[in-house]
Amino acid sequence: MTFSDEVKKTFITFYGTFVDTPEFGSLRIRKDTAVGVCMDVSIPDKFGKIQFIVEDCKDPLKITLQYDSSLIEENIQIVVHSTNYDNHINTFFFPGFIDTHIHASQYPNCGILGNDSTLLDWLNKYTFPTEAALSHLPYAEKVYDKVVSRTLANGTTTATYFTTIDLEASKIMAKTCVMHGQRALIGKVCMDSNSPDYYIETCKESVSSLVEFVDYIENELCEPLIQPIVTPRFAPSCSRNLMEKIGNLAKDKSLHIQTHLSENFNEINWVKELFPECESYTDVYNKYGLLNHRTILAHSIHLTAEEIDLIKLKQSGIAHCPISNTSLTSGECPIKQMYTDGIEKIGLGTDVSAGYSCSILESAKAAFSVSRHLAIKKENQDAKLSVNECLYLATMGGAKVLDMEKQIGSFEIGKSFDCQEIDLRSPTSTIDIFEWQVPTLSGTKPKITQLNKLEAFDINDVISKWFFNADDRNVVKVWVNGHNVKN
Ligand SMILES: Nc1nc2[nH]cnc2c(=O)[nH]1
Ligand SMILES: [Zn+2]
Repeated sequence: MTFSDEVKKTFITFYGTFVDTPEFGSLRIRKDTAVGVCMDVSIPDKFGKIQFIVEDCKDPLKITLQYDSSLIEENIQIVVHSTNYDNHINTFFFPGFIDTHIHASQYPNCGILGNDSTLLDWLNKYTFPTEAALSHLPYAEKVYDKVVSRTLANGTTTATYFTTIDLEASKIMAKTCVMHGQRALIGKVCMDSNSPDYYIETCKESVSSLVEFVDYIENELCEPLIQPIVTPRFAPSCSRNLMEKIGNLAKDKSLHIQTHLSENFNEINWVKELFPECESYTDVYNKYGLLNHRTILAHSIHLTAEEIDLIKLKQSGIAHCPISNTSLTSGECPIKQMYTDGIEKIGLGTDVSAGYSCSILESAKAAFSVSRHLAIKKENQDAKLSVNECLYLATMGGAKVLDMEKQIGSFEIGKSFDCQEIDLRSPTSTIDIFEWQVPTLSGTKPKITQLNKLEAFDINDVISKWFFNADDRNVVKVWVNGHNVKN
């Protein structure tokens, strides 16, 4: 374990400014707030979870002792923002990001795409060879260690990973997430059709290695932060038999399912040819038992109205991967329209390595940009996503997609403390923000009032500056389930 000595305390109270997005489009700011987290291993139901939230608090220790009179001071840790500049809001706690779609095994290709690549040729040329190479376990160890530490450094506290078809390498990925303390859903990839000879399984092999992987995570690893997820790569690489069998396994064991849907027009046409008995691409997953409220559908760009209705009916979630969709010229997913159509389970995915960045903040900026391009193209301002909506997708939206909205995604009593501390003026920060641009903790306006422009600055502007100008250098600390996993 690499956790700091904070875990020796049985209670931690975090104190400062808390920012989150509990509803689509809202931004909640709670200043001078104490958030108490139980870290007593003898109370597993409460461990790592938020026990109280007290706003306008002057003395976090006093509040903690009042909350539980059996606590003694030595067992309590008070964590205040690492830095506090002249009482200005430069530092705040924000919920950890949730990456609803990332291929850990493709991390070596991050930033390598090929100029002319589109989905199907990119898979054959770049992706399958890279994934196949990870059956060499020393490679797998290196790649998985790097991708988990890099996503954590970017504030991702929960990630939904694809690995490869290799069972042993997939186990390494699960162990790596435990070692780093990241919350993760990990999917050993299943594929028995239309794949290269060097990277394919039989249906029987695919099912048996999946069963073994699930058993390994549930009965050997036994880490509550790690869950297996059933992962048929996409309809073209799965036989009907395989989809039915692993769909049944997911149902019997109440497991999540992840796959790709409607990403690229050639792919969609191929699915039509391969599954003529199905009404649509989405209907393939429905017919073969893979579509339910725990299913995560990556991309879902070119859906028909009937497919949208089916996804709504089945309450499946969508992983929007805007960097990938732009890079592979797959298309512009109409997220705002989907919301209007009643799909509320939408989160963000980096889709490394079709996406070139493992940062969810970068994906959120790309979601913002893609929505603006749609607004231009459709001459419809309603297509635009706001900063707050993009931040929601990066946190609460992702939690809903994973069917984990009662556990993560915002700061609420009973939720796990999954959090990143943001510092706009961290030593390596590249954000230029001037002292008169930052409101004080007490809410006092900047002193120079003769310039109307400066009057306008408030905490929303600070958050906006963070959104557009920040990167991992502004993520100074990260916690998962109350554990400090990045210092
Ligand atoms: N973006 C993306 N789409 C896929 N469709 C099937 N496999 C993949 C993959 O690895 N990445
Ligand atoms: Zn993908």
